Amino acid sequence: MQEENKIQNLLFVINPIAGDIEKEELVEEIKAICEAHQLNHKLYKTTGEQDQGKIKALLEEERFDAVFAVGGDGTVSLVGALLIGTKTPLGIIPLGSGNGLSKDLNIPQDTEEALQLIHNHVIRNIDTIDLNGHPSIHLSDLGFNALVVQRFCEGDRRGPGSYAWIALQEYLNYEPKFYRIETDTENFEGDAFMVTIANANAFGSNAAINPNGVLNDGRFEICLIEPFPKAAGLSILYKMYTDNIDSSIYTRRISCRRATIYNVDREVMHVDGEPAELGNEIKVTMHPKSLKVILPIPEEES
Ligand SMILES: Nc1ncnc2c1ncn2[C@@H]1O[C@H](COP(=O)(O)OP(=O)(O)OP(=O)(O)O)[C@@H](O)[C@H]1O
Repeated sequence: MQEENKIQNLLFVINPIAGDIEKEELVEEIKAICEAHQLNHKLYKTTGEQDQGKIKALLEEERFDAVFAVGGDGTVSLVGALLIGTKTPLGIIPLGSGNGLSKDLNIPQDTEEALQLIHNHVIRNIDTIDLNGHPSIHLSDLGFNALVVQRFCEGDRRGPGSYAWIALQEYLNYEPKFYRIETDTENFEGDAFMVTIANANAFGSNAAINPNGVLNDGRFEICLIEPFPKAAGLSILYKMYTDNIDSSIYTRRISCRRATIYNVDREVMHVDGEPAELGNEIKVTMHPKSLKVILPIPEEES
């Protein structure tokens, strides 16, 4: 590990249900790695009930040099929200259904490789976004995908198969909703199938809604999918999966530093994969380089 990034006292926040993956063995591996590298560590297992308050209390009780989120995007966002604006970096061991932010950060998806980040890493600053006081690190949206996320969270099955099945069922009857969007660069008014507020690039499914987004450029993108004939759905999806969404005539992107989204039809939304109710006027602001993250050492530096 590079000396300036030395971390000694770690907290691991482990979501036991994320991705429907058994984590007992992993807990043993974390303990073994920490022992081998003489790192102090604490484990906190989430319960799904008041986790944020309990983790906040742990962070106030003791100084941790880094906090690792072990789970999916929901767990990452839970931990990340508490670390924004602090000196404590966020580490990610991706073990959810989608793991979107970890993919955008080039964090290894292989658990053994990701575990090496505990003792071998660099620390970098990334931007975060604020939506009416709710922090967002990755992608938030209103419209079709938010509806699918809501149904997924209401259901008792996790994993990508379950998400895809719900999406297929909802797609057939989904009607675009009306939005008014004002930003510091351009405005939009009209119907949209979905409106994504993107700090990063791709959903956990690898569908790249914002392929050129940069996580530390001080800007975010509002990505719109405008109404399209049902038959065009597959082609839009294909373009998303091939990093080619801009070639679709049904998409539009606004790059900006602040925005207000008027959610006229009060459509559902999610913030970083967790359903959220933010009212019908959503103020979006950018917090440049406000979160420290633990990343693999780039090849040229290793
Ligand atoms: N012990 C628990 N029992 C039940 N639910 C839990 C528990 N701990 C956390 N949760 C719930 O898990 C959800 C977050 O899961 P997470 O996003 O980490 O994994 P995932 O949904 O499988 O993956 P991804 O978000 O990457 O698709 C939150 O809704 C949280 O309330």
